[in-house]
Amino acid sequence: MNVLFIGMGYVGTTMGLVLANKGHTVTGLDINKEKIDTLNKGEVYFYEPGLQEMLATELNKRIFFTTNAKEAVEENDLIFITVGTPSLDDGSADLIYVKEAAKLIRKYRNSEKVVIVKSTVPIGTTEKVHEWINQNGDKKPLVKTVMNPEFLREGSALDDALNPDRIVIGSNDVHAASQMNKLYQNWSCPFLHTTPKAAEMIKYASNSFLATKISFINEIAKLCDTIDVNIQDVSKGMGLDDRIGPQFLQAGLGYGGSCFPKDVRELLVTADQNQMPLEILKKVDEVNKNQANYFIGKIKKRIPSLKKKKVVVYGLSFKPNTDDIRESVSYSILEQLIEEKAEIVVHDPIVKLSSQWLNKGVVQCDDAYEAAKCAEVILICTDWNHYKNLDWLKVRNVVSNPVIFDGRNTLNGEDIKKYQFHYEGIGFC
Ligand SMILES: NC(=O)c1ccc[n+]([C@@H]2O[C@H](COP(=O)([O-])OP(=O)(O)OC[C@H]3O[C@@H](n4cnc5c(N)ncnc54)[C@H](O)[C@@H]3O)[C@@H](O)[C@H]2O)c1
Ligand SMILES: O=c1ccn([C@@H]2O[C@H](COP(=O)(O)OP(=O)(O)O[C@H]3O[C@H](CO)[C@@H](O)[C@H](O)[C@H]3O)[C@@H](O)[C@H]2O)c(=O)[nH]1
Repeated sequence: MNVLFIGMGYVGTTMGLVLANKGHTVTGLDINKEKIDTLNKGEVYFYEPGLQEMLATELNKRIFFTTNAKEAVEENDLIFITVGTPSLDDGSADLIYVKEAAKLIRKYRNSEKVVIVKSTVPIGTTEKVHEWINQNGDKKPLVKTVMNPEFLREGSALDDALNPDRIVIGSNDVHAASQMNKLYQNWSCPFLHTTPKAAEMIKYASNSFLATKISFINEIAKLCDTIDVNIQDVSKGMGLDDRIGPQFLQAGLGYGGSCFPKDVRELLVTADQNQMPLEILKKVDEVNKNQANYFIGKIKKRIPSLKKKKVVVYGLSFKPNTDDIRESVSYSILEQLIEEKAEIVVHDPIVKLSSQWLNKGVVQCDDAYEAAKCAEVILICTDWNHYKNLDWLKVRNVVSNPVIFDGRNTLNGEDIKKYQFHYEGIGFC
């Protein structure tokens, strides 16, 4: 089938490549010419394992990138909208990019098309997209709309897209739904057919539930800290219950990224607008926001003043195996360390600090051992395997003060203590 993706970000690029890999002919459209030029050179402009290799096999065979909206819309019958839906100041999702994408389709549509909203959008938006495109009385063919939420995670996007737990198709139109079945015929996971509104809600409720698991375990971890119980044993013991499951019970600095924080906020706004406030979810958000403060508080219990102390921060991305720093907790920690007047050195296997942070006196080192030289405290903020695999004896030999605060419970505390480090995670010492 001929498929267009409007928005070549993390989702558009990944899903575009995956559909091309499954034999469809895919066009990737973006307003950002630099991104399109880079993709056309065969380079994925963000870091996501496996995508670069897949692009090398599909480029100019089954996937094409362009900034020409007219041609792209005219030549494709299935059109995915994969633009961003970031938070506005009041927490609601900004639909400006979705509206712009709808405008392009309205302007250039020349045949009956199926428009698939894959961006995470507030409940009721897909119906609005239908109206925005079809409303103008220009006698052009009507489009059908479908809501098809995306559940991939950054860092494992390709694997998630190829092997999803489920495919949700929200449509009130039989023809559109059957086109979606055809598009995804090579996938063997469960398919759920439902209404567009339910599909939108499934996405928000899923992310909010996972965020709830994280804030819940973080609260239990804080209690464990005070009563000397190891949270990792607790998570393991809980996760062995099939009804609970082991995933998303890793205590730490809380959730960041481009999805959980903004999607929790949007659902809270929708709930308030409908006079049905979600009390648990409010607390989930609040607990998450406080997690960085809790971590700094733990450090300050041991080192009351960080002024002029060399603090090494390991990890900038919001999670491992991605270069995405949107709402990364590492940056909240950096802000607090700057306020404390610490001398900050950071390391990340992939992410480069922007000049904004360098101008504030934060130093970046490309080598984790070099960064650790003369450190008075090391903070692990992202659980990259790189840090698990460091030679910690070598690190021990270069630091001034052997103290590690592990904000992601990345290391094995018992092993680390053998090297005479003072080591604290979140929810165990
Ligand atoms: N990132 C994820 O892991 C993930 C997973 C599931 C769902 N989602 C959801 O998918 C959506 C996209 O997320 P993302 O992280 O890929 O976003 P992103 O910010 O990485 O990419 C969005 C792209 O859309 C482009 N764009 C904006 N307006 C455009 C227009 N009018 N025409 C063409 N291109 C346009 C931008 O230039 C950008 O390249 C969001 O709603 C997000 O919540 C994201
Ligand atoms: O046990 C855990 C699991 C995750 N996290 C943190 O939670 C955040 C989000 O992690 P993850 O969910 O793995 O990454 P995302 O790429 O943000 O993926 C989420 O958001 C996407 C966008 O909506 C959805 O598609 C995915 O299903 C959903 O998992 C990160 O900061 C993690 O460090 C924890 O603190 N503890």
